[in-house]
Amino acid sequence: MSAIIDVRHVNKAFGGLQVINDCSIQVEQGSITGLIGPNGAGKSTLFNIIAGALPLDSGQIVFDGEDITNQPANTLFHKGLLRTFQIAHEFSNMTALENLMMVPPRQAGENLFSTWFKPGLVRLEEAEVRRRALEVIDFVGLHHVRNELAGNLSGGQKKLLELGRTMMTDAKVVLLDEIAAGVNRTLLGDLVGNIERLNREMGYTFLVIEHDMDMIARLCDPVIVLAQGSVMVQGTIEEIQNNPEVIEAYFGSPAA
Ligand SMILES: Nc1ncnc2c1ncn2[C@@H]1O[C@H](COP(=O)(O)OP(=O)(O)OP(=O)(O)O)[C@@H](O)[C@H]1O
Repeated sequence: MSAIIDVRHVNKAFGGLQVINDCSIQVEQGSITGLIGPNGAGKSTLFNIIAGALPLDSGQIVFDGEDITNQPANTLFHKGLLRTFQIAHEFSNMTALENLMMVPPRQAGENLFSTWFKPGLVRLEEAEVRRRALEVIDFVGLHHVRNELAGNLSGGQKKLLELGRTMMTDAKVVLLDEIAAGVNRTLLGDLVGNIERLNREMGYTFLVIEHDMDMIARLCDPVIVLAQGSVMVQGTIEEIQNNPEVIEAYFGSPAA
């Protein structure tokens, strides 16, 4: 396996606070890599930097062999690197199915061109987008609520819809930020199953920030522990759970 995301010696400070500190991580192609760490360790900040939502101070981010340092989220989206976002307020008055159909295709420019010059082709593409959206909504188990307004879905169903939105684009890497938060156990099982299937059957790579350790244990290998903005340790979940340094970082006292 080779690294599809290579974070090299990244630094980021907010005012006087060094939040990311000479941090280097590799996400192997085809892996579901977990990113955990105590509150304030810098996980979300690192995600925002990788996803193009926050500039770094120094260091480099390489995606699929290309230097993407400080490229905006929109550019990264077209390259196949994206993160799940909460359904935006303005989309909550659209149905679940329409939310999927709204996800822009990765080749937006071409479609704009064809809108002007090839109306027949556009109709064909719309039908194709709808067919794909119906496939995706089946896949994430939301067929029965496809015509409900997104704003009326449960918290867990919204998470499934967010995952579905990433599937409309043929992503290479998806960054999942605390997707288990507020999701009941049954839906969480669906979510985990879907992430595994996307990984196994469609070749998605995932980088997952998660506080839910059950979810990390079920999904992730390897697991990277971040503390004070740099990597404390990386390994399998068993290695992590038995590591005295990790136990101290989480609970404040060394293992007995
Ligand atoms: N925009 C910002 N301006 C100033 N400080 C910030 C900003 N964003 C984050 N921080 C600080 O950076 C540190 C790391 O925050 P971050 O959210 O990345 O941690 P985290 O590991 O994701 O934490 P949690 O698990 O609690 O979500 C915190 O001390 C936080 O207060």
